[in-house]
Amino acid sequence: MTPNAQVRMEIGNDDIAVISICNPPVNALTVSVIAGLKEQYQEAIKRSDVKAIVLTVSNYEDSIHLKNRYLTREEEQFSKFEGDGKFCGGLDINIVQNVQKNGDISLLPDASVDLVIDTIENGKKPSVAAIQGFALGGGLELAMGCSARIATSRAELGLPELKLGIIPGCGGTQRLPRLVGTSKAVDMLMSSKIITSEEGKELGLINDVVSSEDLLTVSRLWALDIAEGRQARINTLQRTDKIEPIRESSAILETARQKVLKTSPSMPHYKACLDVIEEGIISGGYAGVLKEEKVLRELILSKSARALLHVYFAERATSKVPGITDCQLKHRKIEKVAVIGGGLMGSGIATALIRSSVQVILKEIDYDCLQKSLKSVEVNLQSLVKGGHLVEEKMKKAFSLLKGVVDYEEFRDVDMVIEAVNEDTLLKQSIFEEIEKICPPHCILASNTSTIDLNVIGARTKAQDRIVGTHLFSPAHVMPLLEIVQTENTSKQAILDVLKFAKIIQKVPIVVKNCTGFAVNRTFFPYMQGADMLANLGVDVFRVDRVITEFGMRIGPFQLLDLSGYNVFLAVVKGFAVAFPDRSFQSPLLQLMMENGHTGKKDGRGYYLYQKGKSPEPNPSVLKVVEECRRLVSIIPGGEPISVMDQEIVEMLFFPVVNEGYRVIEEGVVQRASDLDIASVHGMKFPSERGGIMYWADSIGAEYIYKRLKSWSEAYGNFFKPSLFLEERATKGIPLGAHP
Ligand SMILES: C[C@H](O)CC(=O)SCCNC(=O)CCNC(=O)[C@H](O)C(C)(C)COP(=O)(O)OP(=O)(O)OC[C@H]1O[C@@H](n2cnc3c(N)ncnc32)[C@H](O)[C@@H]1OP(=O)(O)O
Repeated sequence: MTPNAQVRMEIGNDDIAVISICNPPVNALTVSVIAGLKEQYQEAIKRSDVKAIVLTVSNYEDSIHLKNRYLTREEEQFSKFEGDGKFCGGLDINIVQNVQKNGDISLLPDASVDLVIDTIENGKKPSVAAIQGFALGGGLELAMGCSARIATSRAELGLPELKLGIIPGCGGTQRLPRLVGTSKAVDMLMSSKIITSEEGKELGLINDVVSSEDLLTVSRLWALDIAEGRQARINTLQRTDKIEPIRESSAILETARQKVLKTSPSMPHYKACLDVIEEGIISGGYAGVLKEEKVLRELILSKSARALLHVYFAERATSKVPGITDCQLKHRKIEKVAVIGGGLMGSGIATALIRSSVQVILKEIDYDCLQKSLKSVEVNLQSLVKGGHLVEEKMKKAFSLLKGVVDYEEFRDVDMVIEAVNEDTLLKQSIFEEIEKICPPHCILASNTSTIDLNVIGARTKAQDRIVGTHLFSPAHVMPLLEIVQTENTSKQAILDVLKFAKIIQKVPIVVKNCTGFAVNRTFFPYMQGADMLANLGVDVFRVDRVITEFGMRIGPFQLLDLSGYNVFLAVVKGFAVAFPDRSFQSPLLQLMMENGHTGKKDGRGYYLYQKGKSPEPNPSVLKVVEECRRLVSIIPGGEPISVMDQEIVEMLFFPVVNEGYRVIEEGVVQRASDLDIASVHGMKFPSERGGIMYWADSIGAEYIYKRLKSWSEAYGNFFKPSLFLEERATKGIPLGAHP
């Protein structure tokens, strides 16, 4: 496409040039779009019949992408009134990937000074951005270069660059503080928060919020008013009125710096972004822009930016499943869902669904249990509001979509059932037998089991093709991962429907094959067993947790045990010992913990002591229990606690995970190594700046991992024994991420 085909200009009788970007699906700023914008702007500035410019997008409602999109009822409503145009999703992320692949920073186009400052902001004619859909990253930066911004009421705005390991590169670090103040800008940038245009108007980012029908008219009038002097032409980069005084701004930035140094020590771009903002506050907007550009160019090639970009692309790949999404099937809508069981998981699932505008029937066994479950959902919603993830008004609307029941009558017209009762095989079998009779024939029958074979759960039904695993992670309304489990009988249609459904409920899906523990628990179970092994080899449990959190995990394995409950873990140990007897490690540690009155967070005493309002403290009496366990298990070679460096602790916990991960790939449980990266980042909170478990393993290399596992297996047993697949890769020098 020539630049002009992607960026068009129309001049109206009002002497306003409307320049529109047309680069579906998200109007990303490619090199040719940037060139096209510059070309059309120069033309508009040159022409005598143009007084001002409106920057917008073409409305391509008929684009194939949008036609194929699965819209929620709310979105359909929205698209009817608002049109489907999307202002701009930012710089084309493929450019960033290319820069990293080739190590060539010159591939990054200069849009900051050349286009945004010299052409849009300081150009001879004023421009107004007419925003619909979203303006993100470079898209919002273009808009902030305009003299004013008019947006439709449902438009979304944000600078999410930090999520990608970089900082904004078209003046975002300078103009956002000048429009909304340092404090709000820091908050938006550090959290990559997306805000609505209404919020944007309150903050000063948006000048006016209008309906979709009025967007162009109002923007044209606004542009004309500026051109004819009825409205001031504002150069945002030169503004200082919204920024807090230097001292106050510096204090805000210093507080944020201390926070990110604590929470994201291995992500240099957070601190770099704050430094760039400060440069602009001290030395002026233009100096800030120059520093921003320089810092961005350095950061793009950093280790964490490469890893975070890998996570971005790996996440996008999870919803493209060969054999499912490429075989011309059309997804069906899932609008009404029944959830069976309102315990911790069931209430979390119901919360996740209603907050995404899905109608939910929540079934419990009696009214007492039902009341408790409904209360849990309410509390979950309130916690989302408190955390700023949901607005109060939406909470009420979400709650109105929930109906509690104690029988199956309402199941007659549901599109999907998600069973979330205890991990009791017989109970699940009888539930599936019953729902098959009452639910409509298209209804998907899903189980949230994390361990039980789906074929066994559905053994008493004839609906094997509609049975699917929908394994969410606790708390289900917060954790972003959805493991979709496919048996050999599950239809492609059912998987496709659940994949689309995942998008609606804002979960990241990974499609996996049926096996013990599926992909996520199976791969990560050796991590917990490795911790048990280390404790029994004489390594201090609190040191293990400290080293693992320093590596970047939110909490260590022993604290995780306290949170998830010992009984859950013990049940999983049993299942694994049966399924993988060759490499399962078992010790009586948890049993001894419980016998000594340490039962985890729920009772306030586990490996840690829990008191309301206080951080968990290591529980010193645990040490005696661990000592007793070591005596009983007696696996320490020579009887003396082993001596390990911190790095070795990390390796002894994560290399067995990598080892199992490759078995999972080899057996076809997942299709790609990158699916396990996403599973680790979103399911286990593996540090995203390390790119996920398999990406991290590849950065270390198969040979080293193999050698370490081999030597530990010789010293401490089969738990560490490297798989044949790993051995082959190590011997042949094949990267771990390469397709088997
Ligand atoms: C210099 C600057 O400061 C630097 C930057 O601007 S960096 C870029 C910052 N922008 C972002 O991070 C936005 C990332 N994208 C998103 O959040 C979402 O895609 C979105 C909100 C824009 C659109 O969401 P939605 O309508 O649900 O569409 P979605 O399915 O996600 O995207 C459609 C397609 O557009 C692609 N796309 C989205 N944003 C893109 C971008 N900035 N560049 C290239 N492609 C992009 C997606 O990869 C997807 O392609 P695929 O179908 O082949 O996977």
